[in-house]
Amino acid sequence: MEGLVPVKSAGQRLPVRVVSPSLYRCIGSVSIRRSVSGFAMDRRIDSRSPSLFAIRSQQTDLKESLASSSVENDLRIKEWEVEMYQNEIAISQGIRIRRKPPSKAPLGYSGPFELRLHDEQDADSPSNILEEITWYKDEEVSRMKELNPLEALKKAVENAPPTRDFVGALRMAHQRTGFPGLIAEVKKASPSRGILKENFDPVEIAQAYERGGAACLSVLTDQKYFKGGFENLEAIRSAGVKCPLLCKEFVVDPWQIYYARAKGADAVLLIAAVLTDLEIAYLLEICKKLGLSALVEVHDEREMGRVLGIEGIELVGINNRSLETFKVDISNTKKLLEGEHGRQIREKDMIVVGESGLFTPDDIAYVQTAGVKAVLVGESIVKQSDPEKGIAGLFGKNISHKNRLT
Ligand SMILES: O=P(O)(O)OC[C@@H](O)[C@@H](O)c1c[nH]c2ccccc12
Repeated sequence: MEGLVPVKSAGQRLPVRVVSPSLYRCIGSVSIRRSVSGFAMDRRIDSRSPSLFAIRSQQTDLKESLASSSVENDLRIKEWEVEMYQNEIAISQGIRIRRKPPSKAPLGYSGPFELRLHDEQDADSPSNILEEITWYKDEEVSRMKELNPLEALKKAVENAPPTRDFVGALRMAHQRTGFPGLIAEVKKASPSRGILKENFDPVEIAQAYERGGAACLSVLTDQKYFKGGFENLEAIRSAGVKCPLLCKEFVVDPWQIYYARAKGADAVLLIAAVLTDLEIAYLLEICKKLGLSALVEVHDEREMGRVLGIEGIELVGINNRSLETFKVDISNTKKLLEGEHGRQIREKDMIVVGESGLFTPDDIAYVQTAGVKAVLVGESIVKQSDPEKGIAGLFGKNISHKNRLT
């Protein structure tokens, strides 16, 4: 596959070899100073000490600053071009979510992207909630990185206890109960449904889910839109909950995977509506290296087709809710599992997770017949005053470990 090579560390020379369908071909090299679509690891600030400058003559200063401003501008142009090429690749894969608010071409830029720019109306406001969250994440991650540099996280990850087998737990629960394995979501609120539970105690809910027979738990860590937090993930893990934990985040940067692992996650979510094929492949490699499972989420046939073309995916989630329009339709799971896609999934023995909008035993039976071996459920069980009983209500049967199911 040809495309943009994800950057492993800031300050390095980044080989750029991009072939986009609109015939732009660029082979060159760019020195990356700041995050490019989140895939450069950190931001570096010029480390020259101001006192060094003070002892230089004014004349030298002036010359230098003129030279460096043109170098800076060249750099900005290169960075901008890289962003544009990345956008081109995303568009060619049918990705509508723009990863950052589009920036204007830097001063002095003349090149193939200029015409396109003039078309853009309202370019700097997000076109839907997923795009808004994605733009916000980019800023949030930059701030969080400054507080928790990757090098420190890597050390924390080295000393972390081993991850639990997320996929194995789902397969076992499916065998044990005859129902799809349950990923029960610890979810306080969402942009589409507002507050789901007022007196929200994440540890209590997690423990009730485990008693009720959940195979795995999903913990929302986004604060701004879902009122979640990494502290919930940590608290649930340290309370001794045994179910493997999915960190439910909007991942736009490899740093977030290290962070999730350091906070006790066993799996992370990767959303195909936001990430290019190459980014998914790269993030999967990182997950593998850290012993994490990845749940790769799709919402339409195009995304399903893309994901089936990427090596090494074990878990695919079909979201019945569009993150762009909030529309929920559980027949989406059935639609995406029909025909050639369904055949490939069975052939590869992938686990499909039916996600969102599941409320009744009939809903569970419907997605199970469609071919899922796992389900991801939040609202219908978190809202119950007793989430343990909520699980029995959802399946129409007590699926807890204590209960003999056969
Ligand atoms: O509360 P519900 O309708 O049962 O949905 C749970 C889960 O599928 C949903 O929260 C979800 C699925 N994919 C996401 C991606 C981001 C945030 C949230 C989600």
